[in-house]
Amino acid sequence: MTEVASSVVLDVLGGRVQEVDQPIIDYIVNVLADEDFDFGEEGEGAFDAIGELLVNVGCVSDFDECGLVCGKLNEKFGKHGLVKPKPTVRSLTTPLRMNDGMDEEAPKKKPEVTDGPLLSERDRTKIERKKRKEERQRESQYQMHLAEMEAVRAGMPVVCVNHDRHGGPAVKDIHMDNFNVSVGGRDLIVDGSLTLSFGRHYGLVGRNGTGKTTFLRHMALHAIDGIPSNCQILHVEQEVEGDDTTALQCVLNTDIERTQLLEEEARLLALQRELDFEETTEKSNGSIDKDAIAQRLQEMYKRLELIDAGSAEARAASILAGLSFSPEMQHRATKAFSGGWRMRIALARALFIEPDLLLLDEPMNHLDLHAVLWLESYLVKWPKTFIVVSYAREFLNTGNSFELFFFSVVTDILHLHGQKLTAYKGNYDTFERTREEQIKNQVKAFESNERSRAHMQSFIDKFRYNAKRASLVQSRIKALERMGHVDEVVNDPDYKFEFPTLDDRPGPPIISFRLYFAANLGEC
Ligand SMILES: Nc1ncnc2c1ncn2[C@@H]1O[C@H](COP(=O)(O)OP(=O)(O)OP(=O)(O)O)[C@@H](O)[C@H]1O
Repeated sequence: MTEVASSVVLDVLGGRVQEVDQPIIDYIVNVLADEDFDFGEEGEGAFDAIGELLVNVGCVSDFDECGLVCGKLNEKFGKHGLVKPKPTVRSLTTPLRMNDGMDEEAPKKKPEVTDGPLLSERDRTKIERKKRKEERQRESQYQMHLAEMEAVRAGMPVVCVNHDRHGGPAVKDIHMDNFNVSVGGRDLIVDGSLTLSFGRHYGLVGRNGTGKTTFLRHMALHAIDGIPSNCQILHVEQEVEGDDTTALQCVLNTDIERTQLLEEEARLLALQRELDFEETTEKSNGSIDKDAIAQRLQEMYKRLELIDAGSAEARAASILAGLSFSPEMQHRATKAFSGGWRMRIALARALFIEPDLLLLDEPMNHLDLHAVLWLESYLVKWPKTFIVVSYAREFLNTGNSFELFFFSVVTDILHLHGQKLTAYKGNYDTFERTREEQIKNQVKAFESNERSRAHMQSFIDKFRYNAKRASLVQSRIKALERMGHVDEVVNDPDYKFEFPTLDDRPGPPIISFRLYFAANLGEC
């Protein structure tokens, strides 16, 4: 029946219907096709019900034309047997009092307590105290959450250089389905689904406090279903501990196999020297097999060659140099560095390890301009998957040097918004354009829905107590229920602007690279 009604409506309204939003057309069809709808003798029922709407949305040029169109709709609906025969009108035996049952006073809404000038000083102090208590509770729940996470982390295997992955990655794509992330009872991601494709570089964006860091932590702890247990995930979050180890050695120590082989080699060589000395002094200890030592050394040299141990030091030094460590600094003990520099060492270790999935949380916060540019060019060529949280749009758009002109640091954007995680292909500019388009469409749909709802509601309000229009009002109420709501667009700016202190950052202060980015964008 609705299909026939729809074709009649489209036929009668003609070409102008193309300009009208679909929900409005659906509404018109539903009203007219409703089994209780009363067209009246010559279509005046239709005129009352949808006349104003037809004029407002431009289906007809004025109310005169509207009358004709409604007459035609009545005629055509009749021809197709869509108009129900009218029931005979019966008079009520007794008069109906419209205010029956309405004598009781409607329950009064409790006035809300607000921060307005009506509050007494005592009330305001009470509210402030309550707020502070809630904040303290939130903070302690958060600290408990962090402690739980730390305990899980302590029980996990250390992420280190894995030479068995040289034949290709053990883990390719990562599929995470129907997962939730919460902190201290607060939901940050609800029913999330995400596939991380191997080799793609993701930029994670979202307003402050939406849960980006917490999401990265959950992934690093394998606390999300779908992450393979053999997937090495490294979240660069904490600075390295300061001790006597040099910065360079601290990076090299992440290659545990190499370190152990070198230590064993040193031990065996010392033993060999000792045996040679005993031989010359005729104090030979026959129980130690010199041949076995030589054979073990041979095996070890083969393995060291295979894992490219010879180039490890140069690779580690080059990463440290990229992050602005001079040769002298590379040989300085980690305990001699400030927190910011030890954070760079943690970053250098992560880059050296090359885990299956690298998670970087605002890495630029700890870097000077030289290091930022170096990191960009390094990440462009990163062979595996990474996710980086960053508020610097330049970083999420392109590499800066000429050779990298055509490549982006990130290939995809993950947007955390309203407890949902959405993936967009392309860099930040592409994401922004797509999102703008989506928002525009959503605003349009919202406004159109609101217009239609308001129109229906005003009709219902106007004729609610009009016995003659009871069936029309009923059909309008049903249509309103069927129509549903389109979510209002919430303005959600993704940027925060930080003015960092110049504490322990070396080289040009960070403020200069912000200006550099601004100059690049022409936003000065
Ligand atoms: N120090 C804290 N005390 C209490 N709650 C916190 C604290 N830090 C974070 N939270 C809670 O965890 C939620 C998620 O924080 P998270 O750091 O993961 O968000 P984010 O998107 O990474 O924020 P930002 O961009 O500011 O780093 C916050 O909205 C807040 O409710």
